[in-house]
Amino acid sequence: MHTLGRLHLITDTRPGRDTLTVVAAALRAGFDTVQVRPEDDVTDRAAYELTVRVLELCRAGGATCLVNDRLHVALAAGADGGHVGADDLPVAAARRILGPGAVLGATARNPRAARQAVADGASYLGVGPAFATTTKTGLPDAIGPAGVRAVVRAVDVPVVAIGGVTAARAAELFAVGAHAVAVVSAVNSAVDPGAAAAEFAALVSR
Ligand SMILES: Cc1ncc(COP(=O)(O)OP(=O)(O)O)c(N)n1
Ligand SMILES: Cc1nc(C(=O)O)sc1CCOP(=O)(O)O
Ligand SMILES: [Mg+2]
Repeated sequence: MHTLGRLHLITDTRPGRDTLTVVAAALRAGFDTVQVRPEDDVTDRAAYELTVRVLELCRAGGATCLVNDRLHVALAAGADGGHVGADDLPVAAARRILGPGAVLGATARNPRAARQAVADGASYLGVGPAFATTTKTGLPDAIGPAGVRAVVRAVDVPVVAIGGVTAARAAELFAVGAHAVAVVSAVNSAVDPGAAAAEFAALVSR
């Protein structure tokens, strides 16, 4: 039985980003999960090579390594699991590919979708956007802490709140029952990613 971490760093692989340096700093500060999320135009080869390097950092730091969308990359690299959403493989198919012991996250934006994803084999749910974000386009309106709480109440798997999460706002999400938060810009775009990550770590170490 895998115990899911409470602080998920999602990689930022846009040009000009020093992805691995940020991952290392976040892990040192106390992040316990890294989701490798290559941009869509990144080749499988590059996604695999990035995952292998992130996985090395995660193993050294005792953290969980997940791969977004590309489950074959997760399997090939030996990562702990993957995350799928509405445009990816269906949750049940993802579970068949990853096997029964893997961590499998699924995006769910409301209680009905959440219950279905769990029935299909998700071991955690990514729920959002909690707040407005510019990191991903095409998202629906923010669901806020109340929307996160509605999903928390509907399922018995960990809920990972995502979207516009900052250290200042994370406490609101934990307060409504989110098990974890997942962040891109709050750490990757910070002037000092290690210091930004430490602000999150302080919230969960109390
Ligand atoms: C923890 C977490 N929650 C939600 C998502 C979003 O997944 P998806 O809807 O498939 O969108 P992309 O990230 O693939 O663009 C996530 N990655 N992680
Ligand atoms: C990748 C992603 N998925 C979301 C969802 O709601 O499904 S929000 C999001 C981007 C999160 O980035 P940031 O922490 O910079 O807001
Ligand atoms: Mg996806």
